[in-house]
Amino acid sequence: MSKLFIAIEGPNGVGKSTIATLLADRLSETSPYRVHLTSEPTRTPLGQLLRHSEAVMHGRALALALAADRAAHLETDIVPALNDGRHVVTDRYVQSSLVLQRIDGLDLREIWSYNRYVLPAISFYLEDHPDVIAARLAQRPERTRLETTGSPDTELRLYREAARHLRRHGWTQHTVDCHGRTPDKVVATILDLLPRAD
Ligand SMILES: Nc1ncnc2c1ncn2[C@@H]1O[C@H](COP(=O)(O)OP(=O)(O)OP(=O)(O)O)[C@@H](O)[C@H]1O
Ligand SMILES: Cc1cn([C@H]2C[C@H](O)[C@@H](COP(=O)(O)O)O2)c(=O)[nH]c1=O
Repeated sequence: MSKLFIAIEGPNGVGKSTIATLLADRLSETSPYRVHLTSEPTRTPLGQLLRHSEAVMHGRALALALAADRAAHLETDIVPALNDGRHVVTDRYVQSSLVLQRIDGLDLREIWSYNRYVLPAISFYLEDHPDVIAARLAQRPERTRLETTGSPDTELRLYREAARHLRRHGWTQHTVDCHGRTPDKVVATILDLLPRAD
């Protein structure tokens, strides 16, 4: 049986990196299989270039470059890890594009057209109160262009629309309310929702 492919998604600052890292740790402790933790944009030269270009690359060009990074991510990293018998946890995946590239001016249909061949993941959408997320972002010394273009309210709304879109395409989707819950509690909820891998 193939191993689990899990995407952690949600607005900027909601806690994706914290939860993805902790989930990978807990999953390695509780499952007989190894876990591969990864993220998008990737740590490859293309992904790093995108992280550094986000301020100057916009709209369609950025969406296509992110989709290319994702296609290579699947081909050279995610699928080989799954075939090697590892679970994969990714911090951001297709949903990030279905939300952030909309904020950057594209419509859902165009973004999906660049991403529709990807391998579906079991997706967990982290949600918190917009004021909690905004307070965290306000503490950051620097904000990215897309963080300042959007807002927690807008991202939460667009993530719900992305979930509806992917549900229509047969993806398994879970929304996880993080409000007032420690990272340990959030991860325990996610572990309870995961199917058993034999
Ligand atoms: N459940 C939680 N309760 C309280 N604080 C949390 C929780 N989850 C994460 N945090 C804190 O929120 C801040 C943002 O977390 P993190 O960097 O993981 O968010 P992110 O969604 O990955 O952000 P970005 O989208 O910018 O990459 C960190 O200071 C982290 O410690
Ligand atoms: C996968 C993905 C990422 N982005 C943007 C959003 C952020 O500016 C960075 C990632 O930052 P993080 O704090 O390390 O999560 O990349 C995007 O616009 N669209 C995407 O699909």
